[in-house]
Amino acid sequence: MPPANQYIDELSLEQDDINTRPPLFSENHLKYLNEKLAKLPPQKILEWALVTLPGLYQTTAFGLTGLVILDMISKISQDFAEENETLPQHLIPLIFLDTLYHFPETLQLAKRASTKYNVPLHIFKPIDCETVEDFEAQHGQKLWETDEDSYDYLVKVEPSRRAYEQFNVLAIITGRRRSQSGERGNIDILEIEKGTGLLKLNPLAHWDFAKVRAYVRANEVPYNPLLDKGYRSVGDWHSTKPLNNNSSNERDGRWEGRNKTECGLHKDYFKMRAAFVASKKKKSANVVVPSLSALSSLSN
Ligand SMILES: Nc1ncnc2c1ncn2[C@@H]1O[C@H](COP(=O)(O)OS(=O)(=O)O)[C@@H](OP(=O)(O)O)[C@H]1O
Repeated sequence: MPPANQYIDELSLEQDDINTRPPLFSENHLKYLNEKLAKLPPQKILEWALVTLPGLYQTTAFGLTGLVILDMISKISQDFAEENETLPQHLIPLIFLDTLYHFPETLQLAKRASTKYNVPLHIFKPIDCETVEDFEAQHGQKLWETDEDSYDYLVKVEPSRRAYEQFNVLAIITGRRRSQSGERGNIDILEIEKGTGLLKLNPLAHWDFAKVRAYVRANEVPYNPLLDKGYRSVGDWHSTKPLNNNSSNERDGRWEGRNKTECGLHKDYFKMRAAFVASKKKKSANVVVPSLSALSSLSN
């Protein structure tokens, strides 16, 4: 693996690093599928996905919705094992993007949940970074404040694409729901990502927070202890707050006071990459290269 900056330069500035594929379903076929899927409970949607979609992974930040999905898949996997009198094996592996800025509670939950459900957990960090110190040495401090687009690209977008390439992921399950509103207000159960052809399955798209929480309680699903402290949607510690009394939406605690509702993972990949590339070019243009005469005066 080349050094991080070289890797990012090569991937992002020079090459088209993403395998783009023609969409697996035509627009009309997708519409038909979504109409059919909308009539099914999430467990049946997941069973359909398991028999239909190749290269299927669950991407999760261990939010409440993702945990419900994890529990449902675990129960499907157990039923399958019982029918075949074999040892249960969780059928869909997890991908978790460790931004390096998660709350410790989230990292502990990732361990706790993947152990409880005995599910393979693939963790991806920003390229060539094991720790926050590595990341800040390469990209500076508080990048989320100084260059939000580059931050989103480096901690979420690039690692996700690296994961999809490594495992030949063709379809992902996400925990997005319509009731989270904003850009999610109208999401379908099955989506095809523009340009890349990646399939995104949102099995709980039609559930609201109360329904998700009721499932968690009824099925004793492990969850983030921050929820009991007033948090609802949990992302990076630097841009997540508990809800206050005026909150009308469960995601109000994310990026408080800023005109931002998404971390970039579910935005147009090519636009995200273009923004990152533009910012990188701008930064390198701003680097003052000492003139030859200045250098020679230094050596005198
Ligand atoms: N870090 C990380 N790793 C893997 N997958 C992730 C990550 N962040 C977001 N997601 C996926 O996006 C779903 C919605 O997450 P959020 O509501 O937290 O929003 S955001 O994506 O951070 O903007 C989220 O749903 P959950 O499974 O409920 O966490 C995931 O499917």
